[in-house]
Amino acid sequence: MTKEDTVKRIGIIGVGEIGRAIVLGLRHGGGISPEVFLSPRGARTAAELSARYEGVRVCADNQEVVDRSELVIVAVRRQDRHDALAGVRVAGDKVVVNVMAGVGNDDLRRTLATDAPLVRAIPLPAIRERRCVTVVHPAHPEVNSFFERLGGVLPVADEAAFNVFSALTGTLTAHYWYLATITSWAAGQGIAPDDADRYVRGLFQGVGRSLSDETRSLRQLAADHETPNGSNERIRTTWFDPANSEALKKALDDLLADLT
Ligand SMILES: NC(=O)C1=CN([C@@H]2O[C@H](COP(=O)(O)OP(=O)(O)OC[C@H]3O[C@@H](n4cnc5c(N)ncnc54)[C@H](OP(=O)(O)O)[C@@H]3O)[C@@H](O)[C@H]2O)C=CC1
Repeated sequence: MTKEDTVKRIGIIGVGEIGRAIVLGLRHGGGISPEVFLSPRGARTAAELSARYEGVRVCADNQEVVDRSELVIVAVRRQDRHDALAGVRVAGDKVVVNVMAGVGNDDLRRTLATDAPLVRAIPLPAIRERRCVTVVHPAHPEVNSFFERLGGVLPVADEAAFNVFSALTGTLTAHYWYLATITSWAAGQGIAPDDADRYVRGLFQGVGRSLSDETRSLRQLAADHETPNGSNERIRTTWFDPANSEALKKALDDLLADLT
């Protein structure tokens, strides 16, 4: 990273879940951090962040956020983008980071009518602890180094590839739901719900830790946890059978088609 690639003033339009996570990530661990300019909405989170951190300010309107920043992150919901951005002028020397799922850069350029570089990005909530690898497109030196310091950056070649990663992020809550389902199954067998909950969390925290071992492929990790003809193999092959795998891939295909 060169000194020139380090932005000193960041703007965030839309201070909700992900906007907040980005600010926490920027301030995580102390050290030198850019100034942050927040949109007046969501007011409660913006007020909380500006009270908590030096150098984080709430602006009067979205135009002021853009005017004060070198790099502007658009983090409103897709359906709010026109309200948030119509009439906002973005000079060509700014960089705009678009984190809205399902909103392509062509769409955003029509709304903003600007020549400024537009970069799509998929930050995840773990960015608040700088533990998120953020997919971006197209690669841009300032945006790359911004996300690099927040846990890592993965630039991809085109929007088609970007959308595949975006579809992958749509599988997260199904994973939690899977855990909730097996927990309630155990409770249905007469186990105290708190005990079932505690046990399932412990079981899958171990899975989370083993994922950080990148020397073993995902299939290898599965094989290493499985005894031939044992219980894990049984559930994998009877429940996660080819029809179930196909149903999952079909759901992802459909999601990808909608994102494209
Ligand atoms: N949550 C996540 O993990 C991720 C979300 N994203 C994307 O980020 C975007 C935001 O998601 P998320 O943070 O979950 O949503 P939230 O609803 O938590 O936050 C959206 C924020 O946008 C604000 N907002 C609405 N209208 C305007 C406006 N006109 N001007 C400025 N701000 C406005 C809302 O303010 P108010 O409270 O006042 O209504 C709210 O604070 C989405 O497009 C989503 O696809 C991307 C990656 C991950």
